[in-house]
Amino acid sequence: MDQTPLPADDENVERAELAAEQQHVDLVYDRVDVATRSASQIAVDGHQRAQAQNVGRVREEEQTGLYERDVLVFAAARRIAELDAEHEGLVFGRLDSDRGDDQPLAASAAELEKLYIGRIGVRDAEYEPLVIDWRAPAAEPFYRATATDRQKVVRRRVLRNKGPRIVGIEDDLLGPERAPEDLPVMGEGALMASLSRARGHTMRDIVATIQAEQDKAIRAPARGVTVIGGGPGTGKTVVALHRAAYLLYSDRRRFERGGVLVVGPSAAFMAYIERVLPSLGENTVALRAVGELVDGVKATAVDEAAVAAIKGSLRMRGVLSRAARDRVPNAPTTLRIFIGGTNVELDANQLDNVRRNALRRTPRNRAAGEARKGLVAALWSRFPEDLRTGVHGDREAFGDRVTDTPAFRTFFSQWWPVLTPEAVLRWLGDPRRLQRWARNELTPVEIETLAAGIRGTDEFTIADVALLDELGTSLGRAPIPETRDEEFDWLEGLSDGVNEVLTTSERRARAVAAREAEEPEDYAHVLVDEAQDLSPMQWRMVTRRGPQASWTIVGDPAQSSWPDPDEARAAMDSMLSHLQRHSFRLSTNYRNSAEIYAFAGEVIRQTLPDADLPNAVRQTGVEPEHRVFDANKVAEAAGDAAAELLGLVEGTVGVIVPPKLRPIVDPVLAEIGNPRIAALSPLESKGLEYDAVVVVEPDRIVSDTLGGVRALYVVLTRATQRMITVNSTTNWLPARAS
Ligand SMILES: Nc1ncnc2c1ncn2[C@@H]1O[C@H](COP(=O)(O)OP(=O)(O)OP(=O)(O)O)[C@@H](O)[C@H]1O
Repeated sequence: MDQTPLPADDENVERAELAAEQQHVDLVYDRVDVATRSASQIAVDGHQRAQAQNVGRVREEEQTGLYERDVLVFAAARRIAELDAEHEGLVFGRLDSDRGDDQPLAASAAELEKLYIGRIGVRDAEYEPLVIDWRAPAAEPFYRATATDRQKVVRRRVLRNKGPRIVGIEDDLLGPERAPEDLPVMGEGALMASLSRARGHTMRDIVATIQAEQDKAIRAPARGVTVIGGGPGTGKTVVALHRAAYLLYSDRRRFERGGVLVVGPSAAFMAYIERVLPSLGENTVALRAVGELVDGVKATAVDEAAVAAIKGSLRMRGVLSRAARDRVPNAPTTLRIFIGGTNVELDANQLDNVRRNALRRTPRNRAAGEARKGLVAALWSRFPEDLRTGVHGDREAFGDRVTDTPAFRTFFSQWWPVLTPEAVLRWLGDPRRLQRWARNELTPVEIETLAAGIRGTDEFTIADVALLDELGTSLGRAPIPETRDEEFDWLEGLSDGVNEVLTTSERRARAVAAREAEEPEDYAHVLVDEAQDLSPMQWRMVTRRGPQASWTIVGDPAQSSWPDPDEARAAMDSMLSHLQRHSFRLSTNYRNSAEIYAFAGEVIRQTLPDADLPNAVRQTGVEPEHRVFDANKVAEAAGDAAAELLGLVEGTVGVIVPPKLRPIVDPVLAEIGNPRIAALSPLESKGLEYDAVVVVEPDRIVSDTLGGVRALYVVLTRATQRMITVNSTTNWLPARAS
C-alpha cells in the first residue's frame, strides 16, 4: 500500500504518537475499572441479600422480588467475567476519517473524526463512546475499507499492545491524497507482524487484523445455512469463532437464550480454540468435540480406518434400528402364567408379535405400557373361554390379576428392561446377531470387521458417539416418575464463582427440561468446524442439536478424513436441504509460509487436481526439508529433527506420527522433555498449528489414515515457519521435489 513520506521516521514523532494513544487507552482502562468495581459491588450486594433472607430451599412463586434480585446478580457477574477477559489489549484500533471524497480536504489531522475500536464498547461518564465494540456497524470500515473503497477512512491504525500498554503502531493510509500534512503514518503492516508471531498452545483472536473477505463471512446475517469454505490456514476456524461472537452481539436475546454451539473434531482442538471467545468477552458459547455431543460420554479414541468407515456410513441407520427393536439377549422366550387354575402360555413367536406391535409407533423405552397391554391381550386370547366367568370373566380384571403375579413381573422386567444405547451398541459385537440386523446393508467382511471392532475394546470411540445418539433416539428415554414441583437451593449456585450463577427462570427451565427431555439439547445456532470430516451418521447426530437452528458450516473438502467426501456432503445436504444457503470463500492462507504451502499444494494436486488452493502470502526463504532414513532409525531421526527445530523457532514444534509408530516415537520425544514439543497423530493435528512440524513417515500417514492423501495434506499444512519430513523412502514425494 502507498504510504506518504514518513514523518514517523522521526523517533520523536513516534514517541509522541505512542504517548498520545496510551493516554486515551489509559482513560478507557480507568473507566473499565470503575465499571468493574461497581459490577462487583452489585454482585456482592445481591449475594448478601440472598443470604440475609436465609431462604434455603424456597418455591419461586412464593418469593416476590427474588427474580429481580437474581437477574441483578447474574448481570453483574456476567459483566465482571466479560471485563476480566479484556486484558489482551482492550483497545486495538483507531480510524481517522474525513467527510468523503466530495467534501473539502481536512486542513489538519485534528479535523479528522477519530474512532477507537475495542473488544467491548466503553463510554465515559457523559455516555460518550471512548471505544466502540468491534462488532458494531460503525466499526465495519475498520475491516472493510480498502484503498479503492475507503469508506471515508483516511488512516487505519492498529495498536499493538501488551495488556494495557501500547507497544507499537501499525498504520495503513487508505487515502494518501486526502491525508493532511501533519498526519503521521508509521509501521510495516499489522497483518504481517501478527502472522509472523511465534505460536503458543492456544489460538489467539484476530480481532485487530480481520481481513475484508473474512469480515463479510463474520457479519453475514444469521439465516439458514452460512457455508464458509477455503483451503488450509485461510482462517475458517477463527472466522467461525468471531462469527459466534458477532451473532451474540447482534441478537443477544435470541442467541444467548437459545444457545450457540460450536462443534469441532477433537478434544485437543477444542482446548486449542477455547481462549478465543473469552478473549472477545463471550463466555456463553458451548464448545463440544464430536466425541462429546452425547451427555455422559467423552470419547477420544479413534477406530481403525476400516471400522470407522462402517460406523460412519448411513447404512448403520437400518442396522441400529433393527437392533433397537430386537429381542433382548438372554431374555426369557416363553411366558407361563398360572391363573384361574390353569396354565396360560405364550411362545417365542407370540412374544415376538407382541413386541413388534408394541414398537410399531412408540420407541422401545416408552412402549412398556403397550407391551404389557399386548401380553395381556395375547394371554386373554389363550385363556379358555369356559373359564371366563366370575372374576375371570372381565378382561380388565383379568389383566390386573395377571400383571400383578410375581411370575409376570419377573418375566416382564427381563423381557422388557429399560435399554441404554450403550448396552445395545455392545450387542453389535456378537457377529451372529449383527448378521441378522445387517445382512442387507453390510457385506460379510464388513460384519466381521465391525463386530470385531466393537468387541475389541471397552472404550467408546468418537465414531461410536453418533451410533449412541442414533440409538438414543430409536430407544427413547424411559418416562421419569413425577417428582414434587421444583424446589431450588438458592445458595447452591451462588457460591462457586460467576459462571455458576443462574437466574431463577434458567433453573426452572433446566429442571423442566431435565424431566421432560426426550431430545438432546437444542441450540439456536450451530457452528460446525472441520465439517468435511463429519460422517453421514455424525451429520444426523449434529443436526439433532438444532432442529430449529440457523447454521454456520466451515470446511475444506480437500482436507476430508472421510473416505467418500461426496457421501458426507450428500448427508449434510439432505439434513439441511430445507434451509437457504449462503456461501463464502476465503482465499488467503495466513498460516503456512509460501514455501511450505507450495509443497503441500503439489502433493494434494497430484490426487485432487481441482482442489481449491489458497494463496499463501508470507515468504520465509526456508524450503521444507525431506530426510531419508532406515526404517528402524525413524524414531531417532524424528527426535533429532524435533530437537533441531526447537533451536530454530521460538514457539511450538509439532511431531506428527502415524498411530502405529507412536509407541516408538513418543518415548524418544519424552526424553527430550521440552514442553514446546507436542506429539500427535494425523487426525489429532486437524485444525491445529505449530511454528515447526516434523512429519514422520508420510507414506504411512497416507496408507494408515482414513482419508489417505487428504490426511497427509492436513499434516503438511500445520507449520507456520519450518517443516522437516522423515521417511524411509522418497517414493511419496511429488515428482519435482524428489
Ligand atoms: N486476519 C487474520 N489476521 C491474523 N491472523 C490470521 C487472520 N486470519 C487467519 N489468521 C491466522 O491464520 C491461522 C490459520 O487460521 P485458522 O486455523 O482459522 O484456519 P483454517 O482455515 O481453519 O485452517 P485449517 O482448515 O487448515 O484448519 C491462525 O493462526 C489464525 O489466527
